[in-house]
Amino acid sequence: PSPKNGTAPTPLINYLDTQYFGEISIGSPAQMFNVVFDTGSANLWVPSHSCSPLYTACFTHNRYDASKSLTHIYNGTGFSIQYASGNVRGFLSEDVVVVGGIPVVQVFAEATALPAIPFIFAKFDGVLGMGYPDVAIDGITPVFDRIMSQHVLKQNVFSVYYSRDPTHIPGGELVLGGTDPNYHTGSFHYMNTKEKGKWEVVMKGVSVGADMLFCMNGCTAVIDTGSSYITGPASSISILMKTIGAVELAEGGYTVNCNLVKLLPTVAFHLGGQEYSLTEEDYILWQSEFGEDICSVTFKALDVPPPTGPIWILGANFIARYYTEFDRGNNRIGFAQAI
Ligand SMILES: CC(C)(C)OC(=O)N[C@@H]1CNC[C@H](C(=O)N(Cc2cccc(Cl)c2Cl)C2CC2)C1
Repeated sequence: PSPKNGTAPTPLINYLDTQYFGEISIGSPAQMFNVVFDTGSANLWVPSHSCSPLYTACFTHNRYDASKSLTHIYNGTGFSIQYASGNVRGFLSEDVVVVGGIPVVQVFAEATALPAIPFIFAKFDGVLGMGYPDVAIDGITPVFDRIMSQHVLKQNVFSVYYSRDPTHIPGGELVLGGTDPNYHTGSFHYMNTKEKGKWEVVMKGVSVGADMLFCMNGCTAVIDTGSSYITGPASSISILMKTIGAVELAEGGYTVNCNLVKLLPTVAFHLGGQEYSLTEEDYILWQSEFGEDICSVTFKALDVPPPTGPIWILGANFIARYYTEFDRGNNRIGFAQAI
C-alpha cells in the first residue's frame, strides 16, 4: 500500500519528555513493538523470544518470536551493539517490518542479551536506527534506505516532532517522506551534514545569555533523536553549570534552586547561520517529588575522544523546541519552530 500523498506518519508516545517511541510491526501475523526512531544509530533490534530468562529487561518488553511468523527468514549471524551503558547482543533475522504502513523485508537483530541498566528503564522495546548506512553495524541496509528504494515517498526525507507537554496527544510524530505543517511554524533553515553518513553538522558556537562561551572555533553537533538530553564536553558543561549556579548531585546530574529558574539565561546553539536558543523552560526538568520540587538541568557532560569529538549532542529537549527535517536526498538537516 503506497502511503497517502507520498508521506507516511507514525504517532509517537512521549514518556516523561525523555523517551519518544512509536509502533512498528514485524512478521506475519504482525507482532507489535514500540521502538525509538534513533538518528544516532542505523540498526533495528528488538528483544528476542529466545532471550535468556536471566535478562529481566527482556521479560518486561515485547519479544519477537520467529517460530510464529510465516514470513521469517533465518539468518543467525551474531550481532552486538556497544552502547555507552552496556552492550546488546543477539543474532540476525529477516522478516517483513511495517513502519508507518510501509512494508519492507528487513534484516534486524533479535536481542538475546539485554543489560538491565539502562533497558529496565526503557518504556520502548527496541531501537529503529534512522542513521545513514555508514553507521550500520554488519553493513545491514537500514530500514529507511529500504523504504527509499521502493520509491513510494514524495521526498527522501523524514521529520520529527517531539511534544514538550506530556498531556499532549500524540506525544510526537515521525513523518516519512515529508513534514507535518500542524507541528511547525515559520520557515525551515537548512544546513548540510558535516560529513556524508552522519546526522551531524558544524556548530559555530554556544552562547549563554549574551556571551559566546563554548565551541568558539567551531565544533560538531550531532542531532540525535534517540538521546533524551543535550550533552557537551565535560569542561564546557562544568563551566555552564557554574555560570547558571547549578550544583552537581551525587549521581552526576545537576540541579538548580527552583525559585531561581526564571532568572536563568538563554543558551543558544549557533548552527547554519541561525541561533537556536533554549530558555530555562526548555532545559530545566521541573519535578515535584514527595511534595518538594526538584529542578534538574537537562545538559549532561559527555566527552567523546577525537577524531569524532569534541561533540555536542542535541537530543530530545532540543528537537522538542525545533521541529527537525532529516533530508537524505540533499544530505542536509532543516529546523523550524516547533508548535
Ligand atoms: C556506535 C553506536 C552503537 C551506533 O551508537 C549508538 O547506537 N548510539 C545511540 C545514539 N542515540 C541514543 C542511543 C541511546 O542512548 N539509547 C539508550 C537510551 C536512550 C534514552 C533513554 C533510554 Cl531509557 C535509553 Cl536505554 C538507545 C535507545 C536509543 C545510543
